[in-house]
Amino acid sequence: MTTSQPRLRIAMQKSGRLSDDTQALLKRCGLKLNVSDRRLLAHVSNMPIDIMRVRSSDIPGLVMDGVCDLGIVGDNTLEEEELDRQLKGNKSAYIRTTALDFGGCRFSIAMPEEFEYTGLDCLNGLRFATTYPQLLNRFAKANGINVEFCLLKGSVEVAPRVGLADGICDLVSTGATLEANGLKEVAEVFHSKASLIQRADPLCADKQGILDTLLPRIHGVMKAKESKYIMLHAPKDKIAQVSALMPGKETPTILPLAGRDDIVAVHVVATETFFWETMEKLKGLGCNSILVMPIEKMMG
Ligand SMILES: Nc1ncnc2c1ncn2[C@@H]1O[C@H](COP(=O)(O)OP(=O)(O)OP(=O)(O)O)[C@@H](O)[C@H]1O
Ligand SMILES: O=P(O)(O)OC[C@H]1O[C@H](OP(=O)(O)OP(=O)(O)O)[C@H](O)[C@@H]1O
Ligand SMILES: [Mg+2]
Repeated sequence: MTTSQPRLRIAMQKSGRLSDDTQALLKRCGLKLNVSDRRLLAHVSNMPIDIMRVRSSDIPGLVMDGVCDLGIVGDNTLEEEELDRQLKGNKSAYIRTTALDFGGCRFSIAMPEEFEYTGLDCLNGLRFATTYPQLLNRFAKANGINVEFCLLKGSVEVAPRVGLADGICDLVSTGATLEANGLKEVAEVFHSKASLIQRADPLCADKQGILDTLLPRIHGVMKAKESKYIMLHAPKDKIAQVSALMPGKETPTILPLAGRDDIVAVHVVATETFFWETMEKLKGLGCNSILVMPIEKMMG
């Protein structure tokens, strides 16, 4: 009898704000995924990994309970579940393995536009509609104010207008939803991003091996996203000035150009933003054919 190799189980949001970015990240890590709307446990065909597609609010619990080995979830959802479990005396341990570069938003208190906000004290005793009462409660306690809650899982911004609450505490990114509902942001409670989390108890050797392959790929994808490959032709006698203008700490590669003694090719991987102003300065030094290219993958 043969025993099959254990498969690493990763929980991701089925549909919503994090699902496209999560799926794109996994695909860029080389995972061949067959995701269709109805398939809730998707098999990765080229690695021993299964992707469990669930509501994002279920992900922290699935990882904390050890049902899934890894999960990709917003820090707001994660900390809300952790605080809630701690309050109830339930298991709440996990490892935050990697802070990811998507899902950025803030969890903020917002009041009707006409409300005269003079500081946190003026919110004392008011009632707030929110999806994340524990996060708001922690913030209120830390700031010495008492607030009441009204729990809404979505469309939180409607609450003040229909008399459900005095204000709201919800996720904001562009601020368009607040504006469309006559609300203004008055205080940031929590800054959130997506994180890769891992169950707290050690993985078996096989699963740890899969994770050891996956993690450098995730870091490589993130690093590649923020890096650019820069190529240009520079006058040979200006190499020192050109090199000094290059963003990042990498030493440029200098290559000869066939049949030219006066010009060289300069190549560099830039991990910092390469501004138009820098390109203009390089042009001023006599450089030309300046190319800035995206990088797909990076390692080492
Ligand atoms: N406007 C936004 N901009 C950026 N990130 C956001 C925004 N709204 C939510 N997020 C992040 O995406 C996560 C998922 O939000 P989304 O609205 O898709 O799902 P949900 O309704 O909160 O949860 P569920 O998947 O359980 O139904 C949030 O927990 C937060 O971390
Ligand atoms: O600042 P903005 O860019 O306008 O984004 C903020 C909105 O996005 C989220 O809701 P979502 O659109 O995910 O709907 P939901 O309430 O159904 O989850 C959040 O709960 C806000 O309502
Ligand atoms: Mg939402």
